Amino acid sequence: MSSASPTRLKVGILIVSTTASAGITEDLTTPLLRNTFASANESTPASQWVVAATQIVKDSLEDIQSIIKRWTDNCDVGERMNLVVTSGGTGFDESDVTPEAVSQLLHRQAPGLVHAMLSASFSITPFAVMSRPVAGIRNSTIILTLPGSPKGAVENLSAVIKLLPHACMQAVGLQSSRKLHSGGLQKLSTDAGLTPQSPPPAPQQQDAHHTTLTTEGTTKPPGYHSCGHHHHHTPKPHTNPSFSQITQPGEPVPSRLRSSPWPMISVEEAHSLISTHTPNPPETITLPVNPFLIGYVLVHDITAPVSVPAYRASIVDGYAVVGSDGPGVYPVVTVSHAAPTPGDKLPQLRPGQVARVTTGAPVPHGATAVVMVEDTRLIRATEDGREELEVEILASDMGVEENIRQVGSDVAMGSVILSGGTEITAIGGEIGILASVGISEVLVYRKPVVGVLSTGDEVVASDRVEGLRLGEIWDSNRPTLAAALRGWGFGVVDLGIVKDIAETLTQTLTAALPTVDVLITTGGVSMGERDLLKPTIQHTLAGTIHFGRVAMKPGKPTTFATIPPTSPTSLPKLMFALPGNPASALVTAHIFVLPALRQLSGFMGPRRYLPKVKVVLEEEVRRDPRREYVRGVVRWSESKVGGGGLVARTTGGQRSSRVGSAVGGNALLEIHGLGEREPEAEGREVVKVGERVWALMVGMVRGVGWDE
Ligand SMILES: Nc1nc2c(c(=O)[nH]1)N[C@H]1C(S)=C(S)[C@@H](COP(=O)(O)OP(=O)(O)OC[C@H]3O[C@@H](n4cnc5c(N)ncnc54)[C@H](O)[C@@H]3O)O[C@H]1N2
Ligand code: MOO
Ligand SMILES: [Mg+2]
Repeated sequence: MSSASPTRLKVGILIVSTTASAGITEDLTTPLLRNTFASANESTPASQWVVAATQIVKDSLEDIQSIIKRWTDNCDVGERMNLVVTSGGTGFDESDVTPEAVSQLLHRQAPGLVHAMLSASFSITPFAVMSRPVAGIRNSTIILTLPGSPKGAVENLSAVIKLLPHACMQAVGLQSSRKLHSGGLQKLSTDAGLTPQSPPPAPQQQDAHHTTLTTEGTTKPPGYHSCGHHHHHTPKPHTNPSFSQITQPGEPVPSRLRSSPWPMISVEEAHSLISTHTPNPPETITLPVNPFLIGYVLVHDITAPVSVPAYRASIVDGYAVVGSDGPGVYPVVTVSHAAPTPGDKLPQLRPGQVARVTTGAPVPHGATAVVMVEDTRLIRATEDGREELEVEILASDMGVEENIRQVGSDVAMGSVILSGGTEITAIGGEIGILASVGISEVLVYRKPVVGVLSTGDEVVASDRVEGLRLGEIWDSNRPTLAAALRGWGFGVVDLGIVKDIAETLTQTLTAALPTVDVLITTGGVSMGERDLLKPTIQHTLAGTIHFGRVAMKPGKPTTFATIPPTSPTSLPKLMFALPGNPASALVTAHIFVLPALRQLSGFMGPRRYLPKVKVVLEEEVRRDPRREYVRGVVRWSESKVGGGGLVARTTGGQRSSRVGSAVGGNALLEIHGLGEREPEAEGREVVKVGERVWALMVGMVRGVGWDE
């Protein structure tokens, strides 16, 4: 990279002072701040501050905001400031409104800068607590509020000025934090916002159409800005110049982004964005009670329309008796089978008589107990030997209603047998109870239909007759995901494979979206010049990307977006653009897609997620900086490690290209990353044998003897 020309960083200085703006007092702060920037330039030759604009305004929220917007929202990225510092209006006086004015404009907060400024000035004067600084980023500009006193302003700025060049570069997407921490400034000659030696051509800037950055819960790349054109409600392809300039297909590769513009969020934040942007179950349908009902969720409580049993039924095969008769020989006067009773009339039993009954048969009127056949003896039969005439009851002390199921004792008529929100499982219990009360159809939430699309010029369907050429690979993601979806009980639309050509991708996605509720793609979401998914979602499909990077391994570039509805009556479509690496695609499908699909199907709360259990590691695992979902095998162990309980080992090599890491696994072992600041992970590079970790179960636990 060339080191000939330094990076120029443009600064706007905004003095907030009603008296200075009216010319009543002199502004002494601007010259001091200029000096501070000038002396900083001496120690950082690679980056040079240029005070490009100065202004004095009165303590007015509107005035402050209008200047800052002018300096941060310019459509021409080259015209924007990299840094805006304000001075004044940060105190406790009623007229002090600078923090409020600035806060409202920030797209992202930078509390670290605030902390640094406050602690620096607090070490000089306790009055530092009387300042209310704020700091953050609007579009790609960093904004700091300095105190009004010239001395305080300089002290505050000096506390952070060394870090600001890096921060400014990151804010325009030109320097990763990794590079920053490993030290060393990067010199850039072409850029997306740093003043320009020769800015790259920015096609489509003229007619660029932007959404404002007010959508809550939406993370936008730092390069995003609003230019005052407001987004109309009809979705229309829009471009985001500072981003598209670099990532639009056809753009010269040298002007590519060299650090991802997508904030790296945590798995938990990703889950929360997914749940926020996933609509509630869109529709309900009435379905028959049969095995195809498995996996559906009931909309309402179901009450029993009848009692089970509907009549007093015998629990055993034997003889219905009048309990007060006691042991002795009795005539067998009638028979009751578990069968429809002719004329729907129960026989009547009198004292001194018994009736032969079978298990489940209606018990005659007058009987108060049933004696098991084992507790009787035959005394006399008919001459042909085909019928009993008399039996001896041997049992004494028959309890009242012994061996008789009372009406409604299994299911009471009118009681709730299944509550709304219950999943019909493959265990059979739910189907069974519905059937037991004669319910043959129920209202459930419709399940989403999911489309699966592989992307990539190299990707070839495995049924192609012709073998692979150099650079080609068989498509494993599409069959893998289709299998997982089928296993979870969702209908899959196979959308095939699409090449890394922007127009083809757009056409395929546009045609596919109306046919599905959720669209899953794999590949094309990282930093490669043919990684087209993110720009296509944003620019062409007018979608909103809610996140584009997650601090996890595998699955870092996982992308989640919603595509606006095409008609007023339809819902937004969910789109998961999963990474192309096979293990990444499969793991992120389990971690992110499954909960969304379950939410759409009516599952609530934690039941949307994979079940989580604690297991004892049988194998040492090395910690990554990112949270890792290690494919593993969880099984019951009698005594080996941990003294009996669930233990886990890995499936072997965990590289995200290795599709085999999912073979034979039944769990994702959640290993906290070194960067997560979890107390148990902090500074501990290895998770040792015998330590307990969470396992997210994706399959059945291996039972005793399975592995022997
Ligand atoms: N400069 C950087 N490069 C990469 C980064 C990064 O942060 N900076 N992230 C890496 C990570 S992590 C992942 S994961 C991958 C994600 O890549 P993409 O989602 O862009 O996917 P592709 O580039 O299209 O493919 C990646 C890999 O997967 C293979 N692949 C793609 N589709 C399929 C399929 N249907 N079946 C089987 N295998 C597939 C493809 O051939 C590639 O080998 O990016 C890293 N790069
Ligand atoms: O996130 Mo990637 O999936 O580590 O390989
Ligand atoms: Mg890629």
